[in-house]
Amino acid sequence: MNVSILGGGAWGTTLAQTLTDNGNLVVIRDINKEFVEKINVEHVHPFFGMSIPSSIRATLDLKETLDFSDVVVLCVPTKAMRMVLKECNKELTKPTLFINVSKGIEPETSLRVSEIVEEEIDEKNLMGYVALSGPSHAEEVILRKATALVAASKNEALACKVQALFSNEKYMRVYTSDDVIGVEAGGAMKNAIAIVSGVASGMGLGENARAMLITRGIKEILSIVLALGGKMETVYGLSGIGDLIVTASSLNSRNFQCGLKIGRGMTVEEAMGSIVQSVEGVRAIHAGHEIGIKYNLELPIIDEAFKVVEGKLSAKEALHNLLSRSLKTEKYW
Ligand SMILES: NC(=O)C1=CN([C@@H]2O[C@H](COP(=O)(O)OP(=O)(O)OC[C@H]3O[C@@H](n4cnc5c(N)ncnc54)[C@H](OP(=O)(O)O)[C@@H]3O)[C@@H](O)[C@H]2O)C=CC1
Ligand SMILES: O=C(CO)COP(=O)(O)O
Repeated sequence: MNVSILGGGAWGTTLAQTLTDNGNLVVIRDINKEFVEKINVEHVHPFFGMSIPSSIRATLDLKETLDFSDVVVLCVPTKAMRMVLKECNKELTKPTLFINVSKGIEPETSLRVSEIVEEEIDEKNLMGYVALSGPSHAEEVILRKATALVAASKNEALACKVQALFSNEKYMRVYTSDDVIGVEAGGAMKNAIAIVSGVASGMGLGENARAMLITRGIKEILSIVLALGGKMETVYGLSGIGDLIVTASSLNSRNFQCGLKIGRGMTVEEAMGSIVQSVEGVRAIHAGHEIGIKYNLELPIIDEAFKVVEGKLSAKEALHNLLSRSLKTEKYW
C-alpha cells in the first residue's frame, strides 16, 4: 500500500520505517526542510541519526503527500493538529482514512484528535478514523525492539486494517479496540502523570513517591476517561497503564524529562524550551484540570500539577498539599 505521514519527527519517521518493513511505500510531509533533506538525501532518521530505508521519501508539499495515498498517519503535535487538518481538508480529493498517533488534547478546547478530525474534515473526504497508541518510545521502535500498540476505531474493519498495516512478526504487535475515547484520553493523560512523576524525581523524592503518584495518577486518568465516555478496561490496557509505565519512569520520555527539569528548579517555559521535540503533557495537565471542573471530578494530583505549571505554587508546596489532604479509604472507582 501507499501510506502518507504528516509529521516527520521522532515518531513519524520511525513509523515510516515500520510501514516500509511491512512492504508499504511511504511519503512523509514535514515543514522542516532540514528533516526532509536528511530523509531524502542522507536516508537517516532526523533525530536519532541512524539509517532508515532509502525508499522512504519526504517532502514539504502537503498536496503531493495527500495525493500519494488514501491512508494518512497524523503525527504532528496536537497543538498543530487543527491547522494541519484545515489545510488537508482544502487539498483532499478523495475519502481518506486518518490514523492518529499523536497523544494530546487540544489546549483551548480540551477536544481529542478524533473530535478535531470530525470538525475539520468534510464527510466526503473522511473514510474513517483510527487512533493508534500504546507504550512505544520511538528510540526503541527505530531499533525494531518488541513493541505492542492498540488500534481503536468505531469501525472494526478499519481497526483491523490498521492492525494488519503496522503489525510485524519480528517486533510489532497491534491489538484492536472499539474504544476511541479511552485510547485517546488515556494516551493524553498519561503524559500529564509522566510530568508529575518527573517532577517528583527532580525534587529528589524517592521511588516510593513516584509509585504513589503513578498509582494514584491512574485513578485520575480513569476518572477522566470514564467521564468522557471511555471504558475502564482500556485504561488498564496498552494505551493507559501500559503507556504510563513506559513514560512515567523513563529518561527516553520527553514528558518525564520535562518534569525532571521542573522538579530541579527550571520554570515550565525553560524546561519546555530545553527539549527540542514535542512535549504534550503540560497541555494535558491544563486539559485534565478543565475536564475535572466540567465533570466535577476529584483530581488532586492533576489540580496541584496545574497550579505548579501555572506558576502559582512550588512543587514542594504542591506535594505538601497532596500529603495533607484528609485521610481516606483507598478506592479506584
Ligand atoms: N516520540 C515518541 O516516542 C512518540 C511520540 N508520540 C506522539 O507523536 C506526536 C509527535 O511526536 P514526535 O514525533 O515525537 O514529535 P517531534 O517533535 O519529534 O516531531 C513533530 C514533527 O511535526 C512537525 N510539525 C510541527 N508543527 C507542525 C505543523 N504546524 N505542520 C506540520 N508539521 C509540524 C515538526 O516540525 P518542526 O520540527 O519544524 O517543529 C516535527 O517534525 C506527539 O503527539 C507525541 O506524543 C507517540 C508515540 C511515541
Ligand atoms: O508516548 C510515548 C511513548 O509511548 C513517548 O512519550 P514522550 O512523549 O514523553 O517521549
